[in-house]
Amino acid sequence: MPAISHFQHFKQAFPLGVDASWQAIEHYAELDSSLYSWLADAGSLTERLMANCQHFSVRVIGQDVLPVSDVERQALADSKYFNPSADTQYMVREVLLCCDQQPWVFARTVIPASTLTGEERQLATLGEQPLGATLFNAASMTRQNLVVASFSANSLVSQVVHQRFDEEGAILWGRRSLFHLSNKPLLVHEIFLPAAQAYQQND
Ligand SMILES: C=C(O[C@@H]1C=C(C(=O)O)C=C[C@H]1O)C(=O)O
Repeated sequence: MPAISHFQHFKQAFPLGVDASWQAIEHYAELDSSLYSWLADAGSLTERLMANCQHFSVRVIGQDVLPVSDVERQALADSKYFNPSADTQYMVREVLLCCDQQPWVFARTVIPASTLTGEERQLATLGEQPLGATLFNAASMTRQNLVVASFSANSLVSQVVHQRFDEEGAILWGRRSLFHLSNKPLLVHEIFLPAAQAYQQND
């Protein structure tokens, strides 16, 4: 796990965005088994984080109606229920998932305006409640298209939690999934930050 030299404070950079070259998880079968198990886990990341620390919290970096990248629009267009030409407004939520006050995950969720209707309007007012609690308690929830990417640690983390790394070339790993609630899509990115248990190699 990359050593962290200076932990200062959360820097409210919003929106940070996530620019990556995503690959199917099978492409990374050679990764350390601990890291792979976190990246491939089909369950709620919130629940797994809660099980691995004393105090779990969500720190909202920002939330707003914003333009999204072509890559994100294309990922949402993989949903058979979504029409990118009809839906041009997206709510973007970026948070840090913290374990015992340490940021373990940077998460960015992109929700088309057409998803924020009916029951799903509650997704716009989550605040510091974890999105996972809503997703994994919904009978209509489905998840597909899990893909994985690596990130240069310094470029991402220094913008999010103002940390530096002693190790040159330290990289972080993240995943992206396409969820549906009541057949309405939302795109969730989760990037494991240096403190995450995902980097604790199995003995
Ligand atoms: C999708 C989940 O929700 C988590 C919580 C999020 C939030 O509160 O914004 C975002 C991504 C997830 O890591 C989950 O728990 O698996």
